[in-house]
Amino acid sequence: MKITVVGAGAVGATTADNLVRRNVAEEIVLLDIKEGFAEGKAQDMMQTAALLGFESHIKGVTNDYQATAGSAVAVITSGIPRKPGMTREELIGTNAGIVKSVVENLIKHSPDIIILIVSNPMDTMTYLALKTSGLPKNRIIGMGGALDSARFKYQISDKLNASANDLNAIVIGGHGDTTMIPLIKHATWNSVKVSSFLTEEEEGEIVKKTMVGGATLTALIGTSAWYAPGAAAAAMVESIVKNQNKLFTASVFLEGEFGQEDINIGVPVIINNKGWDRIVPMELSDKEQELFAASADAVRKMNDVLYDEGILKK
Ligand SMILES: NC(=O)c1ccc[n+]([C@@H]2O[C@H](COP(=O)([O-])OP(=O)(O)OC[C@H]3O[C@@H](n4cnc5c(N)ncnc54)[C@H](O)[C@@H]3O)[C@@H](O)[C@H]2O)c1
Ligand SMILES: O=C(O)C[C@H](O)C(=O)O
Repeated sequence: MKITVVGAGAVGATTADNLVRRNVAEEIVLLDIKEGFAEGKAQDMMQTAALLGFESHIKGVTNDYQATAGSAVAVITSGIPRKPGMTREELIGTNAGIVKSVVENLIKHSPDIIILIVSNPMDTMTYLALKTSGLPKNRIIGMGGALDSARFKYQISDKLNASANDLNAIVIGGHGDTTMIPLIKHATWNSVKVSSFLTEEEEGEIVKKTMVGGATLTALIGTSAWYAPGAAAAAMVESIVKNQNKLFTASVFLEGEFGQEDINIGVPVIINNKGWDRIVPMELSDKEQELFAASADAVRKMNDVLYDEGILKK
């Protein structure tokens, strides 16, 4: 099986590294537009095979889509990241053109492909990929909620001095500083509600820190994060390739579910070899439903930019 990762920058290379180390597929193609960049990163990774003991093969190419032919899955990470003080939404002008052309090139060579979108603003880029490709909705998935949920677990584990692996906690809604919704009242520590160990104020702090998780790292590093994003993308690819039926929150196309339609936004889904197989319904409180509707409004406003700029036609 072949997997393609487009963009050999921080997130793309980390995704590929996680995939290759875990032998998720026999062949990984890493593609970048910058001459020699993906080739160099792939060679560097291949030189860890003798140290780490993996058998997968990774090949780097410069904008050669022929090399991606027959890919079962592609991860799109190409595009610019934000700088400190920016929002993800500000990246739309540059990244929309990149994502659109990458999607077109991928499906030309791999018509049966499942595409995982990472480039920001991710929900809008996922919507763009779906509308541009004409692929069935289940084969276009946005990665954001998996990362945000891992950050949410990190914040809870930090506060409770608990293992993140013992926690069950998800973030739904848009992948934005103000649009994501960490569902603190649903979070459990091995089935015990985390609320029973936290004050309302502590819960609020955890939620806030989770929502600005990406911005916090961007301020510290000077560009956006890549270790957890790469690990999240690789975990989702693994669930597709190995048909694991794992539950992730992911940005998928809604047609009435959670009260929304004609939008890609984060909800709990099962990921397997069909892509996202089905949405997992959840009972939300009135407040959570209000937050979800407001989040969808904000994501829809970004999607409207695609129409206003003529990138998508009604
Ligand atoms: N969804 C998420 O949770 C999440 C998490 C982290 C980063 N991101 C986003 O992922 C994107 C990549 O971040 P990064 O830190 O890896 O950036 P980066 O600058 O390190 O890497 C981006 C790479 O894309 C390449 N590229 C640009 N145009 C291309 C094209 N047309 N075809 C192929 N490659 C092309 C660049 O040459 C570069 O190597 C950003 O938009 C960032 O905001 C999203
Ligand atoms: O914060 C960013 O801009 C990158 C990414 O969306 C993240 O959450 O790490």
